[in-house]
Amino acid sequence: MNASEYNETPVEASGSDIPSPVTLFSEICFASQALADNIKRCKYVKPTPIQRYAIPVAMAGRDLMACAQTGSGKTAAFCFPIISGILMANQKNKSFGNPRSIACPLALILAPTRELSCQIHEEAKKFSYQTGVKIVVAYGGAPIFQQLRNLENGVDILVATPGRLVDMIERGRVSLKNVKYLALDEADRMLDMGFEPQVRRIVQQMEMPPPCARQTLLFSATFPTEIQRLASDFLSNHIFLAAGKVGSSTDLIVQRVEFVSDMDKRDHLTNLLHAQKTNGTTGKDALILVFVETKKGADLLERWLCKRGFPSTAIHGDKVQMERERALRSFRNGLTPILVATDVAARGLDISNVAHVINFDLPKSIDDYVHRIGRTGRAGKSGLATAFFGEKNAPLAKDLVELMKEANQEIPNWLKEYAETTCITGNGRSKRFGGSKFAGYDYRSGDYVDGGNEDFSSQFANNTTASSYPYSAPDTSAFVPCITPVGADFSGFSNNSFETGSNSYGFDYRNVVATGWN
Ligand SMILES: Nc1ncnc2c1ncn2[C@@H]1O[C@H](COP(=O)(O)OP(=O)(O)OP(=O)(O)O)[C@@H](O)[C@H]1O
Repeated sequence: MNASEYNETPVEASGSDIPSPVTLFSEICFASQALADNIKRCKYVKPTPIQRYAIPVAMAGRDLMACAQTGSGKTAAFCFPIISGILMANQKNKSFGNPRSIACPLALILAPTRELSCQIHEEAKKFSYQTGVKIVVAYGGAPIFQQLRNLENGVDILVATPGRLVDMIERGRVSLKNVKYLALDEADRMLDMGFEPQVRRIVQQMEMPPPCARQTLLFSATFPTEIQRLASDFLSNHIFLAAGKVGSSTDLIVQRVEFVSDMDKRDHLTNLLHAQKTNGTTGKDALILVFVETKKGADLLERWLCKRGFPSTAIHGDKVQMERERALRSFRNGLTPILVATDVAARGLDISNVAHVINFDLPKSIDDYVHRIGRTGRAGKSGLATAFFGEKNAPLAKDLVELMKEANQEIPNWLKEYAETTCITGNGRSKRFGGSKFAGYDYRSGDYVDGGNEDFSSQFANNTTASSYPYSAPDTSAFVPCITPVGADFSGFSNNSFETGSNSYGFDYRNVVATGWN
């Protein structure tokens, strides 16, 4: 991780009695030296801003709602305190060894997709290496029997997707009665219309101890106000943290928006890919993730690309789990350096060397856009995101312009015009997040009108405390050296001016590489 990229990120904390942040991992009293050694083994030298604040808060036993940009280390921010807490209480679970026994995990981590659950499981295993803490993953689409067998060997931390967990509870194979730690990764997704009923059932109707008898940790890069309100049902006197602006994208990602009609999208995509290919910059070091709207669209585009000599694979919800895993594996190892995906790959996935995210079809919501482009520009590295914008994306224009402004991106004039002339205002980003001048927004600070010029700290004046790192406006030119070492040239970007109605930026896509990253 390029830690210096994150040092200036402002962190706002609100709530009562906020524990002090740390600057080094060595300041944190982890329950076991093994955990501290594992952090070193993972080459985590310094905590990221969200980790500096969130780890002390969670270690103090407080409930937490935390919002931090994609790729900023949220997984470790909830895993370290959970592992440490389990070790501290020395509450190793006694239920294993008996094949018919009910597994009673001490911690439950819920995530929205199978792939993300597996990734969290892998990370948590690294963090708990040689600590004795047992971690099991349970997700749908794979045979349940193997997962049940894994539970029989004992479980301290269960990482699960909601559907499979409910199935296991209903079969009488898992009980939540001993849960002391509940973490929801991608918490806003877990509480939106798709997942909320299932999550509510798990948390409120399936023996889970009530909020005051467990610790609840909610994390995401986006946190709409209405979802924050819903989430408060699960929390008790929580602390709210926002590293950077709630729902913002990192300025490590260079964002490009091109006007492309539906008819021209495929040709435009192949032009981009040809440009990268002629420079020899596709492959393991320059993975390209292409987002489309539909599962059928993903299959069709994958086939079309393969026929044109671009080794591609696709991932979406209609593929069986084995196919999904195979697709991800072949993308990760560069065998097929282009992955065509639906939103199933939009959240949480941490694949190094994704150099370029292309929104072939833009999503309807700006939050989905934030998560999608967040598959690049992770852990302090730079990345590129290109979006194909057409007439039908007009409702997104206002939110897109606002987001790009926040991330100090160059915005084409034609897009600004769309934003000004389109009546439909997308998700109403300004209202949801309190305007672009605010660093964070805890819904408990009350409703207010769009007040983009107000001082952020006044939002917390009554019953909350605010603390922050000094914020200096990010310098977008700073990213160039970190992505350029092997022949990459982004210089065309900053010198380029956009013309109204133009669909061409003269941007040199031949040089998009992920080399220079660790
Ligand atoms: N303190 C640290 N030092 C170095 N690397 C770190 C540190 N914390 C996390 N990382 C690495 O940063 C990458 C991104 O972390 P993680 O996947 O937790 O991000 P995230 O904030 O959860 O992103 P998303 O919002 O997309 O889910 C991972 O590869 C992780 O190993």
